[in-house]
Amino acid sequence: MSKNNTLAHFEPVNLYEFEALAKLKLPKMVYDYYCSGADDQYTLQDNIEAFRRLRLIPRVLVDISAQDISTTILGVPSSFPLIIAPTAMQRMAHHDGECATARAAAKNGVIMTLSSWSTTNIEDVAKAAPNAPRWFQLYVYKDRDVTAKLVRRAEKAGYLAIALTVDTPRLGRREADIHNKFSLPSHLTMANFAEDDGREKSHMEKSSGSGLAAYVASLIDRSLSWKDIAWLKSITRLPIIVKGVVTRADAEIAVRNGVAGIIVSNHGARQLDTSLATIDCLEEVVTGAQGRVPVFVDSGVRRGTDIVKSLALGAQAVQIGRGVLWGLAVGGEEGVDRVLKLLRDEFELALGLCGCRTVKDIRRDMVVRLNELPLQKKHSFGLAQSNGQLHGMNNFSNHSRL
Ligand SMILES: Cc1cc2nc3c(=O)[nH]c(=O)nc-3n(C[C@H](O)[C@H](O)[C@H](O)COP(=O)(O)O)c2cc1C
Ligand SMILES: CCCCC(=O)C(=O)O
Repeated sequence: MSKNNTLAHFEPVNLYEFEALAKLKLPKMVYDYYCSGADDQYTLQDNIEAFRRLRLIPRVLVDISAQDISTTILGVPSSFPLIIAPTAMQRMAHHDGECATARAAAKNGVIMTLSSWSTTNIEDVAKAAPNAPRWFQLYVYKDRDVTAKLVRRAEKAGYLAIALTVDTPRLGRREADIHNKFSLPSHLTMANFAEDDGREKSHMEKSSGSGLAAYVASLIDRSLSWKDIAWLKSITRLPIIVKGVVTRADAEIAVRNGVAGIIVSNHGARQLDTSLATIDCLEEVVTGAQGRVPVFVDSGVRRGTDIVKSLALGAQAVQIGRGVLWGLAVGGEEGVDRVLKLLRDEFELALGLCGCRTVKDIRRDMVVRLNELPLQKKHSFGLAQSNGQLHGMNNFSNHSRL
């Protein structure tokens, strides 16, 4: 670890400590943009608290001397069930920005998703870590030619899937960005858009409020609807994953429209405040997906135990957004590497302590919601006393000592 690196002086041991260090390093406007949720930030808080309301139920005396935490995501091996979520404008966190993230992802054997609004372009990120698996996140511009060009470039540069973000027809109201008059620092650009796409796409003009809100309002296509999945499929052979589904009904429509995967996401609570925490929506979406496509989840994942809980509720992998930004801000590629290793170690430990050797051993009955504990609500959830034992759904009777 390099000497003049913050990491050399204080070694963060969890994502919260990475955030605290990042806050010290970043300009206020940038930290505020990265950390904020929409409006009163109820969902921001709930994304974390909902994971805490879920408790784990371990089994013991299982031989975990040879753990294997690897998995496969849409046919691609992953060292553990985590994908890097797309986050915009990473060079505000560190001058190496998206390239540092790509290299750390490659080193750790996980998929990185590049944002449409990266500050390094599609091709340069691909070159930073050739042969590493990457997805491309798509925002659909009113100008469909510009959108199609982005998709073609991602395909040509070897990205493996398109993550179509569906929760952002308009930008959520992030009040700190309004106060700070957030805009992209002038030495950076939205690097996927050259001047010939129109200067307004590659630059974010200063505005009287959030420059990002103004950018989205003028350029992003609010008319985007389910019929556009067919349009997208007509212009690319890449699998399409919808990012931002939170209901069973939408999951069913997504499957009918031939998507290859669904990401349960509330955009890190940056869009619709007071919407449910995503971990509380996950099972509904899994039901809607009918086992026909993989379901992923993000928003609020901060711990290895959160990954175990997500898999127990039916996700194939989680995504993390802010955690990577904090690592990037603290130590560039090395910081992201450290964040990924931390989460991997936490996940492996939690999995082993739950009595699981592999991700396939994770079961639904390993998690319970605090308000569904049988001893607190004896008469709910089909629980009944019999032979002095509690019998409930989810095989909870196996855990009557609780
Ligand atoms: C600063 C920031 C920028 C983001 N930019 C994008 C983006 O460009 N495209 C997108 O689909 N989602 C974007 N997201 C949402 C993330 O992909 C992801 O859904 C969210 O960060 C997950 O929550 P977490 O930060 O609690 O892990 C962004 C999130 C943050 C915090
Ligand atoms: C349209 C949103 C742009 C980046 C983003 O997704 C975010 O700031 O949350």
